[in-house]
Amino acid sequence: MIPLFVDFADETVLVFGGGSVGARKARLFADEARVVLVSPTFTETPAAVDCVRAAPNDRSVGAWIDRADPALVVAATDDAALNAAIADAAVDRGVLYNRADRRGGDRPAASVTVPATSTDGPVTVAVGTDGRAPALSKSLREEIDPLIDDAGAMARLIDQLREEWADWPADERRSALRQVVRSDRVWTALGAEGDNAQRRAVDVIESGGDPP
Ligand SMILES: C[C@@]1(CC(=O)O)c2cc3[nH]c(cc4nc(cc5[nH]c(cc(n2)[C@H]1CCC(=O)O)[C@@](C)(CC(=O)O)[C@@H]5CCC(=O)O)C(CC(=O)O)=C4CCC(=O)O)c(CCC(=O)O)c3CC(=O)O
Ligand SMILES: NC(=O)C1=CN([C@@H]2O[C@H](COP(=O)(O)OP(=O)(O)OC[C@H]3O[C@@H](n4cnc5c(N)ncnc54)[C@H](O)[C@@H]3O)[C@@H](O)[C@H]2O)C=CC1
Repeated sequence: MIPLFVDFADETVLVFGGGSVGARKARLFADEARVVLVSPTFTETPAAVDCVRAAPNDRSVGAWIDRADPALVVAATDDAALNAAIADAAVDRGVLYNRADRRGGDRPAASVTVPATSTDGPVTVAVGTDGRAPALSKSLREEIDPLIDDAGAMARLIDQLREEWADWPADERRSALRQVVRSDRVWTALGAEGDNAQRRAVDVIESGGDPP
């Protein structure tokens, strides 16, 4: 399994199945994509999700995909035969799909799994187990959540410094950026209100790194 990051901004994700699993996936993708959730019943109707009450069958799912023109189709109904037909229709159209009712093992590249995801600003950590132990993915994700507090602010700081130091010799810039991401003083400044992390980063570099 090779994780890749996909930008779904301005794309559509089409989810079949309005139970708790379909709703969870719909909420996740609605953070950036337009999401259409199709189901005869809904356990919840998440905000920012276009919920359509309908019960497509294996012969009509293709037409739903054609109409929505999605970048990803999620099959999360409680009907395994229908989920299989949704997957086939997605493959026929060259569209990625996610089947919520399948475990790990061999799968075509068009079949993707949804990892447990921890985010802080632009920083994303994804955990997967090749579909073998999703409860483990979830509990590792819960442990990672607090570990990446302030990582989003660090990513934004590094982004600024890369620009500011763009005309430095590449090896000096690389080494300075490495020192900044490893500096306890900079991490502390990021977490402290009123402290200036950028000033702190420059101090760290000018003084040759954190004290040992
Ligand atoms: C293959 C995959 C396909 C996919 O959905 O993409 C899949 C498949 C299945 N999950 C099942 C069960 C559970 N799934 C969870 C939780 C999550 N499942 C997620 C992903 C994935 N689940 C993909 C693999 C990811 C990986 O590689 O690890 C997470 C990470 C992401 C998300 O869904 O958002 C999300 C945590 C989100 C978070 O909190 O961060 C829990 C825990 C709980 O509910 O507390 C349970 C109950 C415990 C158990 O049963 O193990 C079942 C059996 C269903 C049944 O019994 O009918 C199947 C089907 C099967 O295995 O046959
Ligand atoms: N990937 C994961 O994390 C997990 C996956 N699962 C699997 O995912 C499936 C769904 O789980 P839950 O949401 O808990 O089930 P659920 O039974 O609560 O929801 C199923 C939904 O599918 C809808 N549905 C039925 N026929 C449909 C049709 N023709 N078109 C569109 N929607 C239709 C139902 O109205 C219902 O809203 C289960 O079959 C289970 O195998 C279950 C738990 C976790």
